[in-house]
Amino acid sequence: MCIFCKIANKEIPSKVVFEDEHVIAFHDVNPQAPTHALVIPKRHIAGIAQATPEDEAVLGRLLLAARRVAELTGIAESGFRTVVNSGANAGQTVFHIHVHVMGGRPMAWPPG
Ligand SMILES: CCNC(=O)OC[C@H]1O[C@@H](n2cnc3c(=O)[nH]c(N)nc32)[C@H](O)[C@@H]1O
Repeated sequence: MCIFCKIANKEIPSKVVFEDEHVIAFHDVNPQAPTHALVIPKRHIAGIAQATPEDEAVLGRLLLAARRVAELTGIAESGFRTVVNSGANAGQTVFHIHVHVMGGRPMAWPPG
């Protein structure tokens, strides 16, 4: 089973920020900003490149959960970066779709 599926069903521990029936958000184990959390659907979707019209609702839930994570972690006002990496060139290393929610410092643009 994929590592994020294990986190979603609490088989391995994580620092949960927010959870509901469909999504779970938890702090990244290797934070790249003062706040760095991940929002994932509980149902396994490998990435945007594998998403289908049936995933439409949960994809929307991910971004609304990102807003909630930003508010809960205190970065909504100052600003936050939401990133979804798709495939090898993007640096995706866990093939269970996840939205990075990062903030607490100014973010550079363009991303590297
Ligand atoms: C370029 C990033 N591309 C990507 O695919 O991000 C995957 C993200 O998931 C993070 N991560 C991996 N394993 C775990 C884990 O067991 N627990 C937690 N809490 N985070 C994890 C990793 O640090 C990375 O930021």
